[in-house]
Amino acid sequence: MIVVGLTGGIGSGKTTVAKQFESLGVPVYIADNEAKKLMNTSKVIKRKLTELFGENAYVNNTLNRPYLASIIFNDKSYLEKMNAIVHPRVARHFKKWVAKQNTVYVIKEVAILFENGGHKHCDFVITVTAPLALRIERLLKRDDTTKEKIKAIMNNQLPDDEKVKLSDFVIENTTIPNTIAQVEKIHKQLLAKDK
Ligand SMILES: CC(C)(COP(=O)(O)OP(=O)(O)OC[C@H]1O[C@@H](n2cnc3c(N)ncnc32)[C@H](O)[C@@H]1O)[C@@H](O)C(=O)NCCC(=O)NCCS
Ligand SMILES: Nc1ncnc2c1ncn2[C@@H]1O[C@H](COP(=O)(O)OP(=O)(O)OP(=O)(O)O)[C@@H](O)[C@H]1O
Repeated sequence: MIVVGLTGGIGSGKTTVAKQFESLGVPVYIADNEAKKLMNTSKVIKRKLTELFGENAYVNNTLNRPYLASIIFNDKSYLEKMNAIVHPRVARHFKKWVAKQNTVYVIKEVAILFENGGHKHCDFVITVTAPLALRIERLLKRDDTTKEKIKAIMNNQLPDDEKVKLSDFVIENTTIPNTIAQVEKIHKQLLAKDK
C-alpha cells in the first residue's frame, strides 16, 4: 500500500484538498481528527495529559482545547511533550487503519509532518500551499480567531518554502477549480505508481 502524506500550514487548504481526493475514491485518514478522538477516549493519553497540564486539561471529561492551545502554541517545550504523548499512539492507530484499506494508495492528512520526521514513513508527500495573506483571510472567515493566534501557530510550523523542497508534489490552492485540476493530475500519477 502506498502511503501519501498530505500536509500544509494552518489554513493552506489541507482538508479541502483531502475531500477532493476522497471524492475520487481514495481513503483519507485525517490525523488531527483521530488524534483528538484518542485524546478524548484513550485512558493512557488522558492520564498523561492530565499529568502534564494539570486538572484543567479536561472539563467534564472533554479535552479543554482553548486551555491547551494557550499553553502549547506559546511554549514549544509543552508542544513537544504533548506531541510525544499523542503522536506515537496516532501512528499505531494509522497502521491498523491502513491494513484495512484496499486501494492503490491512501492519503494521510497531517498538519505536522516534516517537523517530527513523519515524512519518512510516507512513500510520497503532497504539500498544499497558498499565499500567507490568503490563508489568514480564510482562517479569519472560518474560525473565531485573531491574526495574533494564527501567527503564534504559524511560528511553530515549518515555512512553506522548506516544505516544498521536501515534497514530491505541491498543490497551489488558489481557486477551487484550479485545485481540483491539480488533484486529478496527481491522482493519475499516483495510480500509475501501483506496486
Ligand atoms: C492543541 C489543541 C487542543 C488546540 O485546539 P484548537 O481547537 O485551539 O486548535 P486546532 O485543533 O484547530 O488547531 C489549530 C492549528 O494548530 C496546528 N496544530 C494542531 N496541533 C498541533 C500540534 N500538535 N503541533 C503543531 N501544530 C499543531 C494545526 O495547523 C491546526 O490547524 C489541538 O490542536 C489538538 O488537540 N492538537 C493535538 C492533535 C495533533 O497533534 N494534531 C496535529 C497533527 S496529528
Ligand atoms: N481554494 C479555496 N477557495 C476558497 N476558500 C478556500 C479554498 N481552499 C480552502 N478554502 C477555505 O479556507 C479555509 C481553510 O481551509 P481548510 O480548512 O481546508 O484548511 P486546512 O489547511 O485544513 O486548515 P487547518 O490547518 O486549520 O486544519 C476553509 O474555510 C476552506 O473552506
